[in-house]
This record gives sequence, structure tokens and C-alpha cells, in this order.
Amino acid sequence: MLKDCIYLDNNATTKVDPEVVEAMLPYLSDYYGNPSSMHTFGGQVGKAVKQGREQVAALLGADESEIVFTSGGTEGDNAAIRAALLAQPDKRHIITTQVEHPAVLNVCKQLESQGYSVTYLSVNRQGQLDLNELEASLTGNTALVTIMYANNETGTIFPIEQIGMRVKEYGALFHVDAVQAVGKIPMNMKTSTIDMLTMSGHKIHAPKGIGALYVRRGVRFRPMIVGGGQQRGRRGGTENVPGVVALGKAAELELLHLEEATTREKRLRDRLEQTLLAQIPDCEVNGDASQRLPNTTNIGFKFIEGEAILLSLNKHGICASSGSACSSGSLEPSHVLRAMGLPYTILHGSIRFSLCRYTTEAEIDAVLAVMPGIVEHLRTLSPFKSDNASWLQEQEKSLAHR
Ligand SMILES: Cc1ncc(COP(=O)(O)O)c(C=O)c1O
Ligand code: FES
Repeated sequence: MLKDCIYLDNNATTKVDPEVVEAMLPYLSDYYGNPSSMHTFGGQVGKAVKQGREQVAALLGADESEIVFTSGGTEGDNAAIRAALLAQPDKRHIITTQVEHPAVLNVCKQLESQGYSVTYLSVNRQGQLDLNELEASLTGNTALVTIMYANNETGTIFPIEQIGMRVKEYGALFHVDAVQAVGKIPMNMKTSTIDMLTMSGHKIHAPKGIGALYVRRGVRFRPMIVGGGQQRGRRGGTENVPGVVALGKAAELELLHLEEATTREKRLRDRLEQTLLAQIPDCEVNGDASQRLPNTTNIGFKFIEGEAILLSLNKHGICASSGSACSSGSLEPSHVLRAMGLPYTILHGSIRFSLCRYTTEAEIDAVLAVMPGIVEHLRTLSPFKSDNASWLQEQEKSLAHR
């Protein structure tokens, strides 16, 4: 099995930190008690769950009682949206954006078919929202505004607190999918307008299948998963103890490394990006370059296919991505880049590099050594080399109709 690669796809998932593995291992072997049991054997496991909750709360600047463990980002998003609607049965309107992750977008689509009305806010060419559009969409009937903290494909960060202030004026609940932002942007729920916030373990060097939902104290929360009374009745089911311990440790490490790691990642990301832009003609950065996660760059290389670039990089042992992992493989261009109104050749020729605290200078050098050659080679094979080709104009038109 392939183990060694230059891994620049950290927005898809991350390597589990060795300290996290070490912390969770005893809970896969010796400490197998049920955290809810009365006896001491279970009780010690219960204490580990409590510690995990405290560590996650510390990363978010929240109280331990406000953390609900979930199976990951998708469950957190689903649970938050459902809870908000169940708690306010008279309100039938939801506001979200066109660039959310499918874990939010597809829930909203389903709710539309159940009679809810949903506003999908647009974004501009930089991937930013228009706060006037948000204000114009809010009404007394709005139950929930659900908006991501930072976009997984472009890294664009939304002005969450400015959004939250407007949401509060209308008495709606505010949910934020912060799966990509946690660990990269400092969080303090104590001074925030956010009512519920989703995070996922596998984006912060914990394993897949564990995550947490922050629920502000006082927010009426109706559980999506009903069963035993675990987690104060907010999520039935015996806790995934090794996962919780891992998430706690990962949260502790994120907090410890946040400043130094993100400064380093940003420097490496900027060097990668600036050198590529300087050495390769006809390419541009997608998204808001100033309001952006420190680890992400999404670059459009005109006249070639992103997938072809990825396959060539793969031959050099370099992992990158052309958008979200769950929709890669489909030939449809990214819904995020489409919502930004990017031209056809950018839509098809965009790839994302996402770094983490393990990324090294030498790895960035290795990418820089091969990328210009890859792009040049693919362009010599490309049937469309100019923006003005009539074929391209046809494609732009057909895209506009979809
Ligand atoms: C913004 C965003 N939300 C939600 C998810 C889903 O998280 P998970 O894979 O833990 O279900 C992801 C991960 O792909 C994401 O990037
Ligand atoms: S579920 Fe992971 S990229 Fe979409």
C-alpha cells in the first residue's frame, strides 16, 4: 500500500497525529468500560469522555456542557439544522449560501421538498457574500441561518460575526459549519453570536467518524438521534470513547500549535502560490485572497483540465484535489466555483492545495519543481488555447443555461 506521498490535500482529510493515536489506544484495548456505567471500571472511561469534552470546549472557547459529540461534520450539520427547526415549529424559512458543503445544501434541498422555503445567498467573483442580500432575506419567519465559517474549496472566510449580528436582530438561530475553520482561526464562543457550530475530527488530525457540535447554553435543542439519555439527552447512543479521547487530544494540540502552525502554513502557502503565479502564464487564484484560511490555495490554470493536472501530480507522488473529495470523480464543475461565476476554463482547470502543520519547505519545493512543466505539457495537448475560441463561447452559454 502507498504510504509516502507529498500530502497537500488536508482540507479533504488529515493524518492522525501520533500523539492522538497514543492517547486513544488504551481505549481500544484495556479501558473498554461503558462511560455511563455505575462501576469504577466504567467510571474511569466516563472521566476520559469528560476530559475530551473539556479539551474540545477549550479550543472553541465554550463551556464543557455546550459540547455534543457526533460522528463528524455531516452529522453535526444535519443535527443542528433539524434541531433549529424542531425548536421553532412555526417558522418555515431557512437562509444558507450557494457555496455550502453538501452536508448543509442537501439537507436544505430535502427540507424544501417538505415545505420549507430556503434562500440560497449568492457570492461574488471573490466568493464573498453580499450582507445587503442577507438583510433583505431575513424575516420574522426565518428559523435558521446556516452559513459556513470558511469554504472548503477556496478557503474564503465569511464575516461570521457581522452576519451573526444581523441574524440576531431578526430572532433567528445562527448555525455555522466551522469544519474547515476550527484549528485555523481562533474561536471564542463566549463573545460570539453563533448559536451552534459544527466541527469534525478528521480535519484536525483526529480520526474519521468523530466530531462535535457546539450548542450555546439556553438554545433549545431537540436531538436528531434519540435513544438512551447519553450526552444530556442531546445525542442518544454510547459515546465513541476512543474517538472522543482522540478528538480531545487533537483539540488540545490544535490550540497549542494554532498560532505558530498557521503562520508557518501561510508562509509556505504564499510561497507556493506566488511562485506558481509568477512562473506559469494564464493562471489565477480563486476566492478572496485576503480573507482566506492560511493553509488553502485554489488556483485556476486556464485551457487545461484540473483532473489531468491531478493525475500528473499523482505520478510524482503529490496529492492535491480539484474540489471537495465527495464530489470529485463527477465531471460536473464545482458548485462553489460556479456560484462565483468563473469562466469555463477556470472552472475546469482549477486545483486546490491544502497544507497542514506537517508540510515542509522541501515538499513545497518538490511541487514547484514539477508544476510548470506539467501545465506546459498539458497545454500543448489542449484543444482550446485561447479564451476567444468559439467552442469556448458555446460552452459558456450552455453553462449559463444549467
Ligand atoms: C465545510 C465542510 N462541512 C462538512 C464536512 C463534512 O464533514 P465529515 O466528513 O466529518 O462528515 C466537510 C468535510 O468534507 C467540510 O469541508
Ligand atoms: S464529505 Fe468530505 S469533501 Fe465532502
